[in-house]
Amino acid sequence: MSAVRSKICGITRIEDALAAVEAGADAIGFVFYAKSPRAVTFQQARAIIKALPPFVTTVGLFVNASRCELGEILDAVPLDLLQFHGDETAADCEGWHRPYIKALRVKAGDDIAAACDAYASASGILLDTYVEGVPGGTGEAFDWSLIPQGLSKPIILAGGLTPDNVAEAIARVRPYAVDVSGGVEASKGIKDHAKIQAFIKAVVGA
Ligand SMILES: O=C(O)c1ccccc1NCC(=O)[C@H](O)[C@H](O)COP(=O)(O)O
Repeated sequence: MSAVRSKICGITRIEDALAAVEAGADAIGFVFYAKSPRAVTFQQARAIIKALPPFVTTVGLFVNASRCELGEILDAVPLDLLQFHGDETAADCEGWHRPYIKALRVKAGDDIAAACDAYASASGILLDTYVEGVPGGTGEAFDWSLIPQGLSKPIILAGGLTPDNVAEAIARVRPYAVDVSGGVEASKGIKDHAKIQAFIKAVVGA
């Protein structure tokens, strides 16, 4: 099995981005959703991305952003990949001249396979925890046994992952990648570098 890739999300500081890269993260995520305590401005994201070495994927996260807002951000910030966390249709996610991943918030009874098929143009599907009224970054894990085998898209597993549970998550789900925010933080939006290192070490060793 190829190495499981990792994304550290909710990055707000240059030092945290560099710590994630140093630890071996493949991607870093920037939250462009004002209600999140991890939200960044254009200027913050630009400064962080400017400080990155090569070969690190930059991911922008959106929740039902308007086309105007999305266009302004994409004009200002060099993002490699888009991640949509709201009610966006496939049509809403397409046409931005960038690959995208669609986040699905999982709860019992969801038809995950059908949802994956509905986003045929996505480069991947991020499976996250459903919490009423919270689009993402819950810090809570969901029941991984709800994930069917043989889904039609590369799966990025998210939701309440930590250095202590990510190896089990990988063993049980066999995702293409894993994604974490709260599980590697000292406080909302402030990453704990030791936790990042421990998380990536656990991913590599899984
Ligand atoms: O992180 C946020 O605050 C956030 C807010 C609104 C939409 C998405 C958000 N995060 C998206 C992510 O990809 C998170 O890494 C993912 O939801 C997992 O978060 P966590 O459970 O804290 O690891």
